[in-house]
Amino acid sequence: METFILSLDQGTTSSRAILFNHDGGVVETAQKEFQQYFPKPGWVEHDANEIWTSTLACIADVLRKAEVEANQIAGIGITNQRETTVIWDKKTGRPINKAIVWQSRQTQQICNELREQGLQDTFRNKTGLLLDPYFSGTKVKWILDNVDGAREKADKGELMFGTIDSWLIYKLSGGKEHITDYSNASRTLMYNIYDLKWDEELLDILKVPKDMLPEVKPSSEIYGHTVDYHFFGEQVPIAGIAGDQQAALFGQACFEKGMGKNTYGTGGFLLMNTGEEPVVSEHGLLTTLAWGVDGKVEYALEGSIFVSGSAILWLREGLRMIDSSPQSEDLAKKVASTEGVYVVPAFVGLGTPYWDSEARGAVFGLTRGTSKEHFVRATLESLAYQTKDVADAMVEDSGIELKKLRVDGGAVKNDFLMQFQSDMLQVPVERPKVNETTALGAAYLAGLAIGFWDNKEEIAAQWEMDTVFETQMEEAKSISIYEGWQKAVEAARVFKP
Ligand SMILES: Nc1ncnc2c1ncn2[C@@H]1O[C@H](COP(=O)(O)OP(=O)(O)O)[C@@H](O)[C@H]1O
Ligand SMILES: O=P(O)(O)OC[C@H](O)CO
Repeated sequence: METFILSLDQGTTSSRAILFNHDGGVVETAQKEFQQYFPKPGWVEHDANEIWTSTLACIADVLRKAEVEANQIAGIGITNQRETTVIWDKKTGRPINKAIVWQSRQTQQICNELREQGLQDTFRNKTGLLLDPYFSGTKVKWILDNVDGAREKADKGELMFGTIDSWLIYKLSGGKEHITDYSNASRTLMYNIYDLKWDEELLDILKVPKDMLPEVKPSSEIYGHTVDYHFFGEQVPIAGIAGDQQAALFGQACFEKGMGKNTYGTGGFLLMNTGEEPVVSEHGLLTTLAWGVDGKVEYALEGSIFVSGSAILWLREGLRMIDSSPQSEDLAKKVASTEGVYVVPAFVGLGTPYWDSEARGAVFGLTRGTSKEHFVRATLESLAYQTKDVADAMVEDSGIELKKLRVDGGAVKNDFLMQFQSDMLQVPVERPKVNETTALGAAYLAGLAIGFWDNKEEIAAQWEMDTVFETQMEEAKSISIYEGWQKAVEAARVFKP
């Protein structure tokens, strides 16, 4: 009987279930989009129950489409949108509020207050992160402070906090497991990435009771099993967990110090493996835990871009300029340039290297001759400029020269974007055969724990190239186009609504 690894990839806009075979190939996928809630400007929320039910539906769908029985699943890997915060009632297992999504700015005020108290360095020195609404800690505080009765319940030990991995495992295990892994814990602003512990001082500042936090585990081990009524009668080992960006780093087989990848999903995330040594950034990069595997933890440097593929979604859903995301490529290719138009998609502020949570989106360089094609092209180009901002910071901080960039995520199907990216960075951009690298990373983590794959060397040998985009633009031209972007960002940041 052939067996498979099931990877559950719970992203910002959709839940996915993907079956992988022993060659690391995708056997079948299932995907369900779910509702995004924008209750106030800058706020983004999800319904945690819908995240769970859409995940369950994907499991059923992928098994049915692949004609695979539940007992052919050797293990499950979980990977997830990180930082997004769920708090649920211990007794009922019901969330007490909407999940606050990583993109949400609703804890801006809390961050400002903590900064005014001079606590930026306290958080940064222990967590490798910044006092920005992006991370979970202030989201937990917000829910405890703002949801009726939440604080009292938390103090009585009646609530549980989790990022999406914890929430899904809690549900899949029938409420038995309350766990997370190093990579997810390192995004909460409450976890000390040097001591590998929930940090008492930070918990105290945020007034978060420690007993509502999940137990932090390595990223690859058998944590528990699915409860049979949620998995067609089978108790399948849940054996891998990683936040989606770290999972993609693993799925791209970036196992050696200095290897990195960039993902173009809802947001954009460039991560570089820095090995067992954490590197502290001077250019707004985050120091984060990559994973805990083989009895040791490894660190990564990360540049986070809040709006990447979601700018294309905005063209489709918000502006209705395009009918589908791939159409953006056709339109962009119809014009030779944007003729000086720049779109700065700072819809929820700017992440690395600016960390300006009050900045908002802007468009520059419009003329009477500006067409939809120019506008769409400028939006696509913004994904590449933001990546260059981050890549330059990474080179400065790590001292490692960028020789090429491995890419993945929804928007890498766009050949125009990939070519423009290579032109901006002036290095080759490598797109792998398996674009589902996030899911693959979680599958590898689970597979290693149960002996489906023997070691990282076996995994690294499975990485295969689809296309290399070699630089075509002259360096001088690339520099001058990029300088226009830098001016546009500067100008956008001046305007504070
Ligand atoms: N051909 C394309 N060109 C540009 N962007 C695309 C294309 N296809 C998908 N996208 C964008 O990729 C994003 C989805 O990527 P995905 O990796 O699935 O995201 P997530 O995991 O964050 O939900 C969407 O925002 C979508 O607009
Ligand atoms: O849903 P994605 O793929 O855009 O990833 C979201 C990140 O994990 C946020 O930190």
